[in-house]
Amino acid sequence: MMAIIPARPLPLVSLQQAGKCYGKGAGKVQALQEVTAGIWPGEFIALCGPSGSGKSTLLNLVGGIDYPTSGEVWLMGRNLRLLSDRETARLRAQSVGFVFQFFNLLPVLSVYDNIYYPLMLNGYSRKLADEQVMAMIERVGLINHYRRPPGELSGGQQQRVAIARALVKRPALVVADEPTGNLDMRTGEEIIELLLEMNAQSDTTLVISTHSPQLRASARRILEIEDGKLKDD
Ligand SMILES: Nc1ncnc2c1ncn2[C@@H]1O[C@H](COP(=O)(O)OP(=O)(O)OP(=O)(O)O)[C@@H](O)[C@H]1O
Repeated sequence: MMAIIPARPLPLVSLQQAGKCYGKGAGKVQALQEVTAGIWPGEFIALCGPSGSGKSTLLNLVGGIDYPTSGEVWLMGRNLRLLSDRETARLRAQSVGFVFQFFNLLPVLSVYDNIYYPLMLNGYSRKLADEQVMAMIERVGLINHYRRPPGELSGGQQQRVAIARALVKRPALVVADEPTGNLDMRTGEEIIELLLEMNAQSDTTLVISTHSPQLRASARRILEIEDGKLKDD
């Protein structure tokens, strides 16, 4: 009798000898060298390494914000090299949420509208999106603040808005670049708790670059990077 081997799910992201070089001639920087790795549904990955080792560069490739200068990146089963900028932007809008160290919120919009924004880009009317936006606001603990502009909130609260914005469209993948880097230790710990909770409660895969020992300790998988090379997985 033939054994039935359960199919392994496809990776959300597959990097195949992906490299990234900035600049030309004497100013050339090889920020990433032949990185091969897969990121699978449901994972919580900490990307660790010293300053300048290539963490942000790698995250930008993983999230489809940037392209490799050598090798291939496949996002949601699509080879980014074969997609137009517009197609990549659409794929990103549907499938990837981003969280940044300095929050990158839109200061002229309210907390509510910052969180609604990615749904708007995906064609949702305010009416259709309202329940989803309000549920997210509640989950990140900002129910008393959603009418305010983000500039009036503390750093930790602003990062909660950014996490809600990244997760509201229920993306397959969330990429976070040092999400606790601009927060004090206690607030950073709360944000890590929130990210862990979000990962546990949904199928969202999280890839987080960090210098935080707590985040490193909480991750189920650690990618170590040094001088643009993946050292350990
Ligand atoms: N846009 C750019 N143009 C030129 N060089 C760049 C650019 N972005 C990054 N680099 C260089 O690429 C290398 C890797 O940078 P990267 O920002 O990916 O490191 P990192 O590990 O995220 O650092 P940090 O922990 O300090 O944020 C560094 O040498 C950096 O100077």
